[in-house]
Amino acid sequence: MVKICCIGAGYVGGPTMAVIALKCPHIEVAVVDISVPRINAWNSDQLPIYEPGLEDIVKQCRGKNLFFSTDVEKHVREADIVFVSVNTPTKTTGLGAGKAADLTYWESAARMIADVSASDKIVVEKSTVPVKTAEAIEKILMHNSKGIKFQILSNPEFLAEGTAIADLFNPDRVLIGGRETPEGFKAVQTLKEVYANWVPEDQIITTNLWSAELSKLAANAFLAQRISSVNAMSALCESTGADVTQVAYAVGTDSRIGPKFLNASVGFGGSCFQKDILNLVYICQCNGLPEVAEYWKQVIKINDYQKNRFVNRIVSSMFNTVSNKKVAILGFAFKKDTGDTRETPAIDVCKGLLGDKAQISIYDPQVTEEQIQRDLAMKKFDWDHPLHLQPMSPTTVKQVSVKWDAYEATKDAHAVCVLTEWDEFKSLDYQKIFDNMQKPAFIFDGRNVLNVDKLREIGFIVYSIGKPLDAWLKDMPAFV
Ligand SMILES: NC(=O)c1ccc[n+]([C@@H]2O[C@H](COP(=O)([O-])OP(=O)(O)OC[C@H]3O[C@@H](n4cnc5c(N)ncnc54)[C@H](O)[C@@H]3O)[C@@H](O)[C@H]2O)c1
Ligand SMILES: O=c1ccn([C@@H]2O[C@H](COP(=O)(O)OP(=O)(O)O[C@H]3O[C@H](CO)[C@@H](O)[C@H](O)[C@H]3O)[C@@H](O)[C@H]2O)c(=O)[nH]1
Repeated sequence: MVKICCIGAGYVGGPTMAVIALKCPHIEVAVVDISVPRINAWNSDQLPIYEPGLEDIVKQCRGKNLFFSTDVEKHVREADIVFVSVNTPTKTTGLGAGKAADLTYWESAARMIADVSASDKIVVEKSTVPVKTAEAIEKILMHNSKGIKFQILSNPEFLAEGTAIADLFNPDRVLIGGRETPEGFKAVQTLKEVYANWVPEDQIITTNLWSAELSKLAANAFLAQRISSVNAMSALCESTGADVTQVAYAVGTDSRIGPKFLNASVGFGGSCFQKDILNLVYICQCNGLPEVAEYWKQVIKINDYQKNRFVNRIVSSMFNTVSNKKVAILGFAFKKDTGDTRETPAIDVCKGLLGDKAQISIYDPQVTEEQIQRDLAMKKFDWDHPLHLQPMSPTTVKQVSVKWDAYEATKDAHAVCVLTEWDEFKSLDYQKIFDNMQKPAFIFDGRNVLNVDKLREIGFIVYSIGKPLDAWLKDMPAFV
């Protein structure tokens, strides 16, 4: 029986391996991690991550051909194929701080693989890594290998959170990069055969190592660029009376452009886009390409601008101060159908409002109070380290309360901000919410999910990203 081991039982390692186990009953899959609580959770009824459809698959396969364990060395030693899906955070100190990928976890995984292996292995980069990482990994593995042969493959993951299982069942493509040698081709073929159990062969793309590594960074940069492009247009729409939804529709019907990923928003979040673009910018700088680096940096700058613009719009609309005013936040996750808050725009918006001394009341159907408090106290980029290595803050932000009900969160509030597009926010009783709020009652829709006309009929002053402005907002002082 072929044995697969995946190092890193996170948002990628967990779902990806669960789907491989489901689709390949003849393969034994072990997912290992240094985090004991995480592995305990994978072995319990309360999985460590929320992802539609995941629980069913784990229940079907766990204990049969899918195992979760902290015995990292044993499972690596026994495996034929070792996936590495560990954290690749942004460096916070030293050379490349604030941009470059910190490969500490990757390097320690590679050293451990070299130390414990007693047979030849295929080592698969599943984490998103800088282009040319495989070369460094090869050196570490070969240097310590005691004659054991390793083949490195790059097999970046393209799943999006909230739709991870659907994405893994039906990927647009699977990408495998390997060395262009007979051994490299053989390793690529071995991994291809795993995916071919459910992915049509013509959707399995094979390339050289560097193309596969770079394609992952490029794909995320292109996706994020679309959002920054439509968000840049949203600012112009507000100044001119155009409606960003109509503009995006008109633009997206051009078959060369396509309709997806053109929703204007308070900004993109998530663990990947910002990190991967910063990484790309750093690689361009290191390769003597400052113009290319600047080009991609602008995608992040517009994203930061969009989040700031949103906060400024709230404050300027409410008589230029939110000091001691209750502002309700509906949605804290970085997108709907996930409890993940990594780089969520809600963190920046809340911090901006707290900077202006607002009292904040938050409701999100999937995010706990503990998580929200941690996020608001944590330093930039600290979230991307294994849980037990993240600095714990003993303080909680006192001006922040977390509720388990949207009506409770919005009671007596001066303003409501929608920061995640959860479906349930569309069907709330906004008349009831209006009746229980301070007047004038404001709604700031950072996701364009609410029915603006209906809300205005009820009596709200409404701001919706990139939409023609309320007369009230037009008359408020300009902001930068
Ligand atoms: N989250 C996504 O949607 C997504 C999608 C595609 C690619 N990626 C990339 O995949 C990688 C993993 O992302 P994630 O979201 O799954 O991260 P994660 O933080 O959820 O999981 C990483 C896990 O690796 C474990 N780990 C770290 N070092 C280890 C070691 N030496 N030995 C054993 N376990 C170790 C951590 O404890 C953690 O549980 C990153 O490079 C990320 O950029 C993420
Ligand atoms: O039109 C859009 C689409 C998305 N977003 C926002 O963009 C962020 C990222 O969304 P999404 O890409 O759906 O989720 P991720 O899970 O971050 O997935 C991205 O990042 C992963 C990690 O690399 C990749 O594997 C995926 O292909 C890539 O879509 C979220 O805050 C969304 O709300 C918008 O604002 N407007």
